[in-house]
Amino acid sequence: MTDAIIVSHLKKSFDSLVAVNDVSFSVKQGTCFGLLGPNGAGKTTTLEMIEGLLKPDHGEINYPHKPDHLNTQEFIGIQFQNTALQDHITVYESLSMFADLYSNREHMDSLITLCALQDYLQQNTQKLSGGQRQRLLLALALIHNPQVIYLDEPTTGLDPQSRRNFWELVKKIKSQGKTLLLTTHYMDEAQILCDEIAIMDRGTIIAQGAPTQLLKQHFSSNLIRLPSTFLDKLQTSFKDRIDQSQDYIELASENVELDIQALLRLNIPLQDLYIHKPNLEDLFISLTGHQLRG
Ligand SMILES: Nc1ncnc2c1ncn2[C@@H]1O[C@H](COP(=O)(O)OP(=O)(O)OP(=O)(O)O)[C@@H](O)[C@H]1O
Repeated sequence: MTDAIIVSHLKKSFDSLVAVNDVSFSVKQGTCFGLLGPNGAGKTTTLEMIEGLLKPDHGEINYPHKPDHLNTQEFIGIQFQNTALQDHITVYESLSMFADLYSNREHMDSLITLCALQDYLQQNTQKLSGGQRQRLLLALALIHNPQVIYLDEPTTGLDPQSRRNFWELVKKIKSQGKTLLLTTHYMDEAQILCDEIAIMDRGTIIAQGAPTQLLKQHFSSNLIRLPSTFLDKLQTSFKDRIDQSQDYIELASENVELDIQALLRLNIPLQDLYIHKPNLEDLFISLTGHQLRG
């Protein structure tokens, strides 16, 4: 697989605030890459520089497969975090208007089906639900058949079912061989959709790779979660394996059976105990010492 997007040494400051500090990564063709991080990490600033909407102080973006006859804006499609849709027009009129901008109505029918908009074509765009609106915005981003698509926090504010529907849509677009780059602060979204991720915190990338590979690299054990009221009891036997950066305790466990027996010997009740495999959220906390959402 060859690179579809190459981002090199991006930097951006706003007065004294360094929002993005030397960010580099590349995205393989036909894959989905996720930029993850908490609010203010620098995801949107990075994305806006890549999209050509914000001038970097330093660094560059290259598209090795962009044909010479296309300019960058014709080669990429962008779904913004907040797009203002024109008042008093229908979904169909909105799609037609965007298609006419590119003198290209060729993809409208297939996009309507892909984005499941067929039942809402005559609906006023202001009356769409959150999920329907996001699907319309994605269809508008795809109207000129771009090969690289940028999605800025596409499922923020959606209900769980709409988020899942949107994920299915993203998977279908990827299966067409297109390259996607999305920002999100939902770790489950990244784990499900992304072939590779970069976790950002305070303007820099603190970890990068395939989600499963990153988890393997950083965790060799399961985690046993317990209420923090048991901290004193756990200190003696498990001192080196407990983490209390939350309002609960996480115990790293290589052998869950043995650890449960030890907890029972300490008279710790099991009903409040939760055993789980570490996920990207745990990785973020272990890398930064703070939670993803404040
Ligand atoms: N135009 C601007 N002027 C001044 N500061 C800005 C500007 N845009 C972003 N920032 C600051 O830069 C930092 C990074 O912001 P950015 O929006 O890139 O973060 P983010 O990771 O996308 O966060 P969110 O998840 O909330 O969108 C923040 O501290 C933000 O306040």
